[in-house]
Amino acid sequence: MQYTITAPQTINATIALPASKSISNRALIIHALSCGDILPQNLSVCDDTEVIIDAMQRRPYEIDIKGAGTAMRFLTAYLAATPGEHVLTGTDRMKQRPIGILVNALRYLGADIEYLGEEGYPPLRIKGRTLEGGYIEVAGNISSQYISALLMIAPTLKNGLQLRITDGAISRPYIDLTLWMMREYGADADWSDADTITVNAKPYASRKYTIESDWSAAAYWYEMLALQGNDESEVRFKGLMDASRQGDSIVKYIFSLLGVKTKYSTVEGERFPTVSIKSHQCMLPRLDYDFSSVPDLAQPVVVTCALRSIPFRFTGLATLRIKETDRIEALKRELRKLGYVLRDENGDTLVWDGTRCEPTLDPIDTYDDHRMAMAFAPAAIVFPGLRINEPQVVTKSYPQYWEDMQKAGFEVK
Ligand SMILES: O=C(O)C1=C[C@@H](OP(=O)(O)O)[C@@H](O)[C@H](O)C1
Ligand SMILES: C=C(OP(=O)(O)O)C(=O)O
Repeated sequence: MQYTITAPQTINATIALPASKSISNRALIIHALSCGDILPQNLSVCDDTEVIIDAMQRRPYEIDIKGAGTAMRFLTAYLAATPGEHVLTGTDRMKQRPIGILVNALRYLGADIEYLGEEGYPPLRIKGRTLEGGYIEVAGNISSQYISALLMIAPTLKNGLQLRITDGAISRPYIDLTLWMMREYGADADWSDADTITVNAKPYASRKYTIESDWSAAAYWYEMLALQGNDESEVRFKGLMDASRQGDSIVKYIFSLLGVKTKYSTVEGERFPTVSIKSHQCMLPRLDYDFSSVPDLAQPVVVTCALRSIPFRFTGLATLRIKETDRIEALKRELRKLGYVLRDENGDTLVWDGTRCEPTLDPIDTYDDHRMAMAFAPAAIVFPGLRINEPQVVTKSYPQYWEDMQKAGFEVK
């Protein structure tokens, strides 16, 4: 499948963003551990959440989580600490995404987990049993999802958990999001020093929980306004919070440097404010930024900067190589089609110094990566008639993305 995209002169729309998949997936795991009967409300309908809902409802022997990293990591810990035997598997790409750090940590706590393919990678056979808990050290430089997975089961362990993070903690706001949600469900869990988290053995309390919209999904709308730069354009969102616990809510600061301002207006009696974003003329002449806390924002910011001719040096990108695809290679390859020559350094840095080449305008490949499709679609503002291959990949986190673009006046066919 391929879409051809043409942008409107002005964008003026109210967008119902999808619910956050990170919050949905945590809520589902914690809800299951709390043995509650009130399912979290406003769950995301994206692929990555549906695989967890399906696994929890049907409990098949073989659970296929497809391409969902959070589902793979969160369910590994959940199944290891819950009675029953399961095989946990996913897409071919998932079988290349490492899980050894989490499996080693769980085995250290007494879990029975076996690799069915390559050592250190899915698929896994997991025989659930009661785990003791205690003190554990876990490397935090590959994926924060291992730590979130261990933390979420921690209140149910006999001795709770004291978890020390070694080698630095990337994606740290996701760890804080996990701790915050655990506390929302009654857990006693917090940082006890700069790199140690203590979780006491105290059962979760069942409660009603409503999922906030997804700040990561808002990033593509910021990108559209930054690329368009038209003062008349405005996008409004509902369901986002100002003081959100989602690390990606920092998108509003990053894009304030790239010509998009954010305004909140509270409506009496409504739980969430309306968030409005508008273009303004003020842009930085160049941007240096460390993405190690917010890796999912890298693609929309990289595409925006290149297309607005803002040279950049972005660090903290090492983990982009082990996500849905090698995002560093994918960004370099696809931006070259549009005439921008990026280089990577030290495995974790992406640099654009303004070097250009002749654009081929070949269709953009998406590499089974929702964020490649969503980050390149706004490029149609600069390159009318841009073609995107396999656009259906957006269902991983934002199934309504193309319909929302149409609603905002883009022609998508
Ligand atoms: O915990 C989460 O919900 C997530 C953590 C991040 O992964 P890493 O910790 O692997 O960087 C992020 O990229 C992913 O989209 C969602
Ligand atoms: C990296 C992502 O997801 P996951 O690791 O959960 O597959 C993402 O959504 O960008």
